Amino acid sequence: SVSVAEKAGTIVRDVFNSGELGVVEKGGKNDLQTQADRSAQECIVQSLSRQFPKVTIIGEEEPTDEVVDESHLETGLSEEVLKAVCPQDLQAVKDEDVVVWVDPLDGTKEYTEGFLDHVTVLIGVAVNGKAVAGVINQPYYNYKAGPGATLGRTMWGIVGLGAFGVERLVPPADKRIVTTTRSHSNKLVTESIEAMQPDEVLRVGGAGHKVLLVIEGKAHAYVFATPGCKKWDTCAPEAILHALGGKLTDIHGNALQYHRDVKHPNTGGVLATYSDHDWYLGRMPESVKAAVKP
Ligand SMILES: Nc1ncnc2c1ncn2[C@@H]1O[C@H](COP(=O)(O)O)[C@@H](OP(=O)(O)O)[C@H]1O
Ligand SMILES: [Mg+2]
Ligand SMILES: [Mg+2]
Ligand SMILES: [Mg+2]
Repeated sequence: SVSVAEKAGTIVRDVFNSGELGVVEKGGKNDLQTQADRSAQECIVQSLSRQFPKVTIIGEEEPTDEVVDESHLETGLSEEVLKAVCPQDLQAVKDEDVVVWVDPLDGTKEYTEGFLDHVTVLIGVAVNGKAVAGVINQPYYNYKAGPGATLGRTMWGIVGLGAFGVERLVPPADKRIVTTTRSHSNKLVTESIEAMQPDEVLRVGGAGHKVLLVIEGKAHAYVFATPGCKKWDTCAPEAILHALGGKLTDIHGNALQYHRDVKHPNTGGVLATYSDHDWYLGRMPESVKAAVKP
């Protein structure tokens, strides 16, 4: 999944450079799909399913009936990952017990508007309904740093092993910074954010991007108290956050489930923090909790 996510990230950049985004409205102007979503999904689902035919793979986008572009496939394996030792409790897992949740492009709305660093490719691995491993590729990491900088990065982690390609940084202690959606806000989102009495609110795109802000200390919490986010948005980021000691739950404090037959929406919303998780849960207004049921 690490090498596959990297390949998908190059596809995301290639489509943007081609200038032909091929935007389709799936469910209104805020629920878009581009050629990059379609091609990156093809890359990930085809590459993984050919190598691991017994694994269940669930992607955000509907499969198209187009002929598979073989140049989109990745069969290489990451040396860095192969060197790691799988945690004891995952060594006996069978292919049939694995569910992979794929978000080929998280932050599509922002991608079409040029907020390129909000975009990530997410591949989450679940076993027995739990997010146990994740890969995040951020294709436009460093794109504002000038032509000399290396563009893009890949982060991965396994619960019980740790995370690589990303480092936990501590946020400022003298203020509270909360991050939430930029393009899918509503009254519940606004009310819950206000209840957290933030000094600063970062309204940015992408679930993967927002969890990265929490991991890297740019925000104390990611608060999204409404349905809308799906399992493929949270599986990979949750696994990496958990591998680093953070916490991602719904807004009631329940763990998210990732079984193959689970309903796709995270109907109970999303709360991700590094510390003081219970404090955020406690400040969640009763009216919001009543409206956002798991
Ligand atoms: N009301 C809604 N309808 C459809 N998708 C939503 C949604 N609210 C959130 N999402 C999805 O959740 C992800 C994170 O949302 P946001 O960037 O607003 O925080 C995005 O994933 P995609 O970009 O992969 O579709 C977005 O589409
Ligand atoms: Mg989408
Ligand atoms: Mg998404
Ligand atoms: Mg997506």
